[in-house]
Amino acid sequence: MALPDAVVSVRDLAKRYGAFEALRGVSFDIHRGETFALLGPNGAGKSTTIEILEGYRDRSSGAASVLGTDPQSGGLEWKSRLGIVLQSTGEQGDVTVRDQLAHFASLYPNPRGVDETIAAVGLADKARTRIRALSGGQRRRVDVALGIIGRPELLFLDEPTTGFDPEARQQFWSLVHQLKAEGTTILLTTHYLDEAAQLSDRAAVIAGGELVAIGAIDEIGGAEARVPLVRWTEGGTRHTERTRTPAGTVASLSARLGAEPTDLEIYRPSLEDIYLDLVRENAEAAAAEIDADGPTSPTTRPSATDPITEGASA
Ligand SMILES: Nc1ncnc2c1ncn2[C@@H]1O[C@H](COP(=O)(O)OP(=O)(O)OP(=O)(O)O)[C@@H](O)[C@H]1O
Repeated sequence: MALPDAVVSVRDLAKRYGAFEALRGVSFDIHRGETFALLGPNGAGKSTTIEILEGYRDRSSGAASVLGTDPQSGGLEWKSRLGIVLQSTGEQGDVTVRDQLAHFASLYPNPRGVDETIAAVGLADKARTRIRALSGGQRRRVDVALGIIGRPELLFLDEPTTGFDPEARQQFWSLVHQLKAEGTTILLTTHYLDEAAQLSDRAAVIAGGELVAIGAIDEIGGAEARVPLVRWTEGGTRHTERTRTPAGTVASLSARLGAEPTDLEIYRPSLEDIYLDLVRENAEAAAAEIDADGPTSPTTRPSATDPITEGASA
């Protein structure tokens, strides 16, 4: 059942391209005002999921509700409440940044100010430059500006900072914090796990078309995955101990050695470590399933590294 404050609600979502199952029964909710990250390896099904939610793709089965509407039947009024930054930029235009934004602003009932939006994405000094004369990262900023110009209630950001230099990413993160403070609900996909950790309240990990984990950004994967590691070198060998009491471990290690442990390190697994473990476990489970079914099985489950037959129709 969908939660009452869910801006996005997805149940048992499936998408087939011919015989290939790109999504295999995905369910999640996104609450009003939260930033939700959809994480997963290339080909996991993230863009397919968000394109279904944006109304660009039809699902094969399952249920989806976005701002209270089935995205397959969302009209113009519904679309005007969404902001969309697609994965690849379509912006190669011969018009200036300002003209393009002014044009898009005119399509929305309550747009953000054009100059304010240009400044928010750090393009104030390029406002009168033609879009085709911008660098790749600058064009990506135009995409972000076009996504937020309509003051969306729900903003889809599909790998928004690809091609950004580190300073532009930091600026973008501030912008996302500001949008969030204004109450915008955000669905983010990114391959930068530090970005997901910085920006998101909750995350879901999707792999092989299935949801493999979901939870608060600092809890996803479970408490066990976050247990610190103490590492040191002894007798030429690197040792690693997982412990909830790293200070105690270091104290007894020092006492036993009677000296400072060599190359001592206390390490807390990062979101990236936890994510990589989740994806690896899923790929191993998928491989075991294929082994058990035998090589002639008609299974359509992809692994993160399987080559996929393209071009099948929906
Ligand atoms: N039109 C299509 N026809 C056939 N297969 C498709 C089509 N679109 C996507 N797929 C396949 O569906 C799977 C999921 O693709 P999707 O683009 O959703 O992945 P993703 O998680 O967004 O990946 P990335 O991180 O690379 O953007 C992939 O294996 C992809 O090849």
